[in-house]
This record gives sequence, structure tokens and C-alpha cells, in this order.
Amino acid sequence: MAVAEEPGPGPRRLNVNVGVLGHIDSGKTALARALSTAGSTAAFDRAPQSRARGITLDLGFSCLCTALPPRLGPGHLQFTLVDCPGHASLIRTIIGGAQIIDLMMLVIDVTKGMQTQSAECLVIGQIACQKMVVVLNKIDLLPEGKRQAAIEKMTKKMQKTLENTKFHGCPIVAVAAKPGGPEAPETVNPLGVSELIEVLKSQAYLPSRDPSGPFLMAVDHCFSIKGQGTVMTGTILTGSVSLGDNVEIPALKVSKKVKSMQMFHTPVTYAMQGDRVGICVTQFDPKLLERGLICTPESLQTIHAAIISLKKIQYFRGALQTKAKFHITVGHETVMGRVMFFSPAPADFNKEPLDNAFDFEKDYLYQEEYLSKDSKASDENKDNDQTGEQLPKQQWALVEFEKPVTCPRLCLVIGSKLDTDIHANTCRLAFHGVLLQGLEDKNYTEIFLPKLKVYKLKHKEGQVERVIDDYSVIGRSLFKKETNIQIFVGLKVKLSTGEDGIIEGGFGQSGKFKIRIPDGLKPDTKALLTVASKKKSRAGKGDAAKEDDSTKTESAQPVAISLLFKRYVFDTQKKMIQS
Ligand SMILES: Nc1nc2c(ncn2[C@@H]2O[C@H](COP(=O)(O)OP(=O)(O)OP(=O)(O)O)[C@@H](O)[C@H]2O)c(=O)[nH]1
Ligand SMILES: [Mg+2]
Repeated sequence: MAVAEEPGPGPRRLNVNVGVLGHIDSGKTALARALSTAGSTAAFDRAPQSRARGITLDLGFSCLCTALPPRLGPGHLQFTLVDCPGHASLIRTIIGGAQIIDLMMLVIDVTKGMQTQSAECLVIGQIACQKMVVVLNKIDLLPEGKRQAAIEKMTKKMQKTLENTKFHGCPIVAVAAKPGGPEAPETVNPLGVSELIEVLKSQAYLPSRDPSGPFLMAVDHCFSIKGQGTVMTGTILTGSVSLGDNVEIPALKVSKKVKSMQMFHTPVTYAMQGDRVGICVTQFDPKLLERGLICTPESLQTIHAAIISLKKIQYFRGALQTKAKFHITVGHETVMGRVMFFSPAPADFNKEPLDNAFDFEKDYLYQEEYLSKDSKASDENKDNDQTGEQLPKQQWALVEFEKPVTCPRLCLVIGSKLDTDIHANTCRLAFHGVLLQGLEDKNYTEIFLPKLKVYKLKHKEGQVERVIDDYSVIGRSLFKKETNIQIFVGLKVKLSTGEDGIIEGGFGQSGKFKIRIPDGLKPDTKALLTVASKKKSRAGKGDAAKEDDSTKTESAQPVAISLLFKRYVFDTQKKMIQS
């Protein structure tokens, strides 16, 4: 989605949604105001709709109309400015705003440079936006003699900050949206705004638009027009809509017929992805909906849990741990959720990622935490695992929500720790990803999770206690005294000397057990064990009780037994599986 273009004859009209994001008090609203004032020529219609939309301006939507840049041909270009809040507590709103914009303006107070929420906005931009322009605001606060030098210094600093982001080399423009600050009279002209408009025009790009798939629209304002009905204005996120279609307001579980539509104050019969439209329906109280989604009936899912593919956000300090709770933004909603991370099974570590589906046929490896360069688990992998040198190309999480959420399929997911102290100067955004599978059934733990083949690798170590004959030994220290050894009967074990064995059953009362060695013990192993047994019995002389106490004589036995099996996390029977 990028630029909306009105279909049909007449001069070309394009819409670009421009987000205004940045740290609190950096001057976003002042900038949106300065831009829209500069753009409000006679072309700015004074129709009742537009006056009704005047309320929208205060809510953060305003508009700047200009001519199309020559490379896009003759016609009109409309920038819809989406003024986002800056306060840390409103980050959910910011994430929602970022998902409807084509171009982001990151507003920086030139006297302060990057601040905590500037950095968070930059992270959100990298996840949700294609293009960015950095605006250094409040240059009037720089002493005139040193102004140019200070701007250049901050410009360099910003270039460095952006170096390793997808926005490296993006335009950086210096302005004063409201020279003199709040007390300055309205007549004081902003600085640098016409240059900024030229830069915005240079960044406007032609749409890659796709009318397929269900219709989904982010509504930013809803109002009634006497004698007409209720108008919902917003940006079409996916699909298309035609006159007469039914659209659902999922939050209210009602459907309404599209009675009329307008784009750029002109009636239209059809609109698609990227378009900014007003949709008129009847018999709907505008007070019931302020912001929200409307869509093709029943195209959204309401889910209790989800499987997502995810990536850690590199600026997030600390590990992403299984069982931890995060604020999870799913599409345009945010709820608490608990996560369980898993990776490909080692054999699939280098498989190319599957971006928009989840393969239920495959086995996956449970992870205590998301594997990243600095995670503990990946250190362990490096030692134990041949494949562990590098990280898997894709990782997933099962997310279980505290309450159900309504969202589109394959929507954006962002996990954050919003309970972090907002003065802590740290990035609260932890991971981002794509929702691959939503679990709509309330009983998903019984119905669905057993199909999810995530396993844990279990490893138990014990020792050979003594030899019975060439084909059997007694083992110990593998099980606790109270363990029911019966369930382990038939499992394969390996001796540290190389022989394969099979657990045959318990032996005595103290967790000891008998192992059959189908190919027989090697002579060397037998010798080793016989010598060790003799030594042990000599050491134990005169203290019969000691010999039975398996834990105290551990070091005396040179041959170890290892038992390796997998167990699926959601297998209710807790079966132990060996390959
Ligand atoms: N001196 C000076 N002050 C400015 C400029 N732009 C904005 N301000 C002042 O900075 C303060 C914050 O401006 P806003 O536009 O409300 O900032 P904001 O980024 O929208 O703030 P939030 O929406 O709360 O995050 C106000 O007092 C503005 O008058 C500027 O260019 N120069
Ligand atoms: Mg503001």
C-alpha cells in the first residue's frame, strides 16, 4: 500500500498518508498545523463534509493539498497528516497510526537530539513503514550565529544513528514549526516548511496496490450528515469496497450497506487499498464508533491464542523468555499475552523461512528463550550442537492472550514491555512478527495444541553399577528411587564405552535397573567394570550399608549410561520418543 489514486477520468489525484511521529513535545502537532496551513489554499473545500472533518483535524488528521510532482504527471497530491501522540503511555496508538502510513516524519527537537520515544518511533517505523523523513524542529531556539553549524552537527549525528537502519541516507530537514514557542503570535511564520513540503513531494511514490483479499479499513472519524446518514472516514488497508457492499463493524458485531462513498469530496462507486474514503451508511449512531476497523463481514478472526513468526528487536535489552508476559499488539489491538518460544528442529536450522504459513507437519524444538546472538541458550547450543554455530533463520512463538482479540489474518504483531518505567530510557519494544495461525476455539489447549509438535529434548545420565554377564549390566543413578521404571522399559540407552543397550526393568528398590546389551559388552568394558567393582568392594569393606548407597560411590564407576529422548510439550500422554 502506498499512494491512493482516484480511478476514472479527470485529473489525477493521489493521496499519501504521512505519519508525524516523535518524542513528546518535539513539536509534532505544531508541525502538522504549520504544514496543513501552508497547504490549505482555495483548493481546500469548504463543503459540509470537510467542516465536519474539521473535528478530525483536532484528533490528529489533517491535510495538505499540493500539485503532483512532474515525475508523477499532472494532477493533485494530497498528504493526509497523521499526527501521532508522543507520550510514552500512548505507544499503542502510535503503533496503530504507523500501520496506516506510507511515509513517516520523525520529528526531533534539534536542541535535544534523539530521545527515548524518538528511538521507539524509529523502531516502529522500521517495522511498519517504507520511507522516512527526519525533521529537526525548533531551530529558532539555536542562537542565530551558531544555527547553521548546530544543524549540521545534529544532521551528522542523525545520519550516524540511521546508518544501520533501513532508513539510512533518508532526507533530513531543519524547520521551526512554531518559532518562539507557545507564546509567539499566530502571525509568526514557520521556518523551513516550504522546503519540507518539497522533500515530502520528492518522497511520494506510486502505489503498489492490490484490490484482492477481504476489505479492511482503519476508520479515524465517524460523523452524521443530516438527511444522508453516517459517514466513516479512513484509510483502506486491504482489499476493495463497492457501492452496495455490506461492511461489518466487528467491534459492535453489526453489518451495514454502503450507501454512498466519497474520495476527495467526489462521489465514487469503488475504492481500494491505499485510498482515503468516506463511506456513508444509514441507521448507525456515529457515537458508537470513533476509531476502529470495518471490514468484509466475518473476515476478521477473534482468537484466544496464536502462532507467530517473530524476530527480536535488537535494541531491546534482556532476554525474551518462555512463559514471560508481554503486551502484544495484534493488528490494531493490544492485550497481555504469555509466550512460548520454539525454533526449527536442528536438522531444519538452515531452512529458508516460511513467511506466511505455518507447517504443522514438522517437528519444532522448544526453547527456554528466544535464540539470539546474546542469549544464554544459543551459547549452550554452540557447545553441544553441531548446527549451533549459527542461529536458525526463523523462530516462532505460541502466544496465549489474556482475553480474545479480533484481528485480520497474517497481521503485524509487536510484543512490548509497556510496564517498564517510562523514565528508564530503554526500548520497550521487544519483538515483532507476523501472525501465522490464530486459534479461534476457546478450548484450543485441548483441541488444537496437541497438533503442535514442539518437543523438548530430555537427557538423563547414570552409571553402570556392575556386570551381570556379557549381555547385561545393572545401572543406577538414572532414576530417582520413587520413579516408576516400568514406563522406561524398552527405551534405548548408550554406554560411554560405546555399547547400545535397552532398559529391561527395575532392579531392587533403590532406582537401580537392568540393561540388556544385545551385541554384548566389549572385552575392554568388561575389564574396566570388573576392576572398578573390585576396588569398590574393597573400599566398602566393613561397611555394608555404604555399598547400597548409590550416590556416595558414584565416582568409583567409570562407565556412564546416557538416556536421550524427546517428549512433545503438548502430548497429554507424555510419551517418550526415541529415533
Ligand atoms: N520555540 C519553538 N517552540 C516550538 C516549536 N514547535 C513547537 N514548539 C513548542 O513546543 C511545545 C510542544 O509542541 P507540540 O506541537 O504540542 O508537541 P508534540 O510533539 O505534538 O507533543 P505531544 O503530542 O504531546 O507529544 C509547544 O509549546 C510548542 O509551542 C518551534 O519550532 N520552536
Ligand atoms: Mg501533539
